Amino acid sequence: MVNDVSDWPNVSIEDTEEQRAQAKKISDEIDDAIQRERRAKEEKRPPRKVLLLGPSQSGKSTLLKNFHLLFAPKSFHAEAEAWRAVIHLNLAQSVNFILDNLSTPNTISPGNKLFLRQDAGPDVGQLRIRLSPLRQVEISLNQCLTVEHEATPRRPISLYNNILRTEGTSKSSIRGGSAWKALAKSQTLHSSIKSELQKTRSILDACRDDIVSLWSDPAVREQLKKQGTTLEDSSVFFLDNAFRVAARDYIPTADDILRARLETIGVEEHRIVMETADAGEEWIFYDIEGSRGQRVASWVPYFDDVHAIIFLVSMADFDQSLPDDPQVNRFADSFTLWKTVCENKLIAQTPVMLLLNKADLLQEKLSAGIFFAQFVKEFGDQPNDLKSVSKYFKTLFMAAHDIHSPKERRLFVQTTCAIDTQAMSLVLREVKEVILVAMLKGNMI
Ligand SMILES: Nc1nc2c(ncn2[C@@H]2O[C@H](COP(=O)(O)OP(=O)(O)OP(=O)(O)O)[C@@H](O)[C@H]2O)c(=O)[nH]1
Ligand SMILES: [Mg+2]
Repeated sequence: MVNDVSDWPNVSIEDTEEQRAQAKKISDEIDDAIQRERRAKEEKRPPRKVLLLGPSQSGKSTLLKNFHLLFAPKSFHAEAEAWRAVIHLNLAQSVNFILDNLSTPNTISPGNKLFLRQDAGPDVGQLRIRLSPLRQVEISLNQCLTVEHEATPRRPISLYNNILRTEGTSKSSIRGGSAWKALAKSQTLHSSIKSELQKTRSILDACRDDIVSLWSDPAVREQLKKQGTTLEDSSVFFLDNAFRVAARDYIPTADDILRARLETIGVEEHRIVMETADAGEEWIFYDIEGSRGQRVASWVPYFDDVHAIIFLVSMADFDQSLPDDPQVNRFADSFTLWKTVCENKLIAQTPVMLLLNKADLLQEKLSAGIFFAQFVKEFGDQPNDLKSVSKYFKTLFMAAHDIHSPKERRLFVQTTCAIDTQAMSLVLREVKEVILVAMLKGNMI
């Protein structure tokens, strides 16, 4: 038995209290850390997931670009280098396409005039020779944008079916996760690709006066018109801006990027980390190919997992048929597709937003004297103006939604022009709010 305090272990009462205080401090710190971690976990909400649906060329990828520009401008502009390559490809292909369409069989030998002309405009035969390096530009850019760094064969890009509205031969394609994405993150670029891109820029710069001469030649326009060759809107835009776009020091503007056309192939997943509002939050967009054979079956796997669906329709396609089925009118096709989406049980509870897009092109067509009722008989004798036609779209699509949806669901509808960044910023802020409110109501966040 120990009676003498001197035999006790060398621990004073003060020391024990100090130790206790120390232990409590450590314990409190641990508790705080656990709390902080828990709060951080709660604050780090899961990403918002949005599915973009609609027929081909309705503007799905353009809407996504707008969202990117508005909420993550730094990372949007960081992709400018890759977009420059796409825009240059657009331009080179448009020029090559025009030259191909101006030529008549057996007139390919150098110096041959493409057609006889009475005025003193530029010699198209000479232009054709001077612009021949653009063939190589097209091939090189095609490779840079589609060939993965591993040796997987890729479908080549051809924007021809986008350039020529009346024909549909091959597809323009950039695949999700392909070289296009690597190009968008230019710091990962192989030096050979960098030098190839430099070369194409030099060639375009050397050709720019000739591109302008070709495109501004009234006889060339007349010839294309006579043949019924109609250029796509985005091709016309880049040809109109060729002097600026082909310049050596060209940097794409946001407007240029919105106009650049790349057909989506399959499903592309885009992750956008917000910079301007709700900084740090992540939004995931599934941008889905809208061409026919790739539809609902490939969309269904995403239905389960998304917080909202944005469906886009082009209001300006009413006078066109599908490239792969000339019997089917594009307006009718969009409507059928819309009904299929509405009636799907898997998304009965998912908020759906309908954007009636390309209001500007619709306006242009109606002003040019194209009658909506000629293609959509049910429109009857209503005024052939933007207000009446867009109201018709809205009423028809809303009614179909209400009839075909398995459960009652609120529908957000808006007419849009996806190349108008200012107007789109208002629409997208609203779209974002609608999605967040719907998620809150459904306890999805
Ligand atoms: N004038 C005009 N052009 C638009 C509008 N919206 C999109 N575009 C253009 O239309 C073309 C097609 O748009 P995309 O966004 O690529 O269409 P998409 O729905 O993604 O098409 P897929 O990828 O084939 O399914 C692009 O050149 C866009 O710049 C619009 O409101 N007005
Ligand atoms: Mg697309």
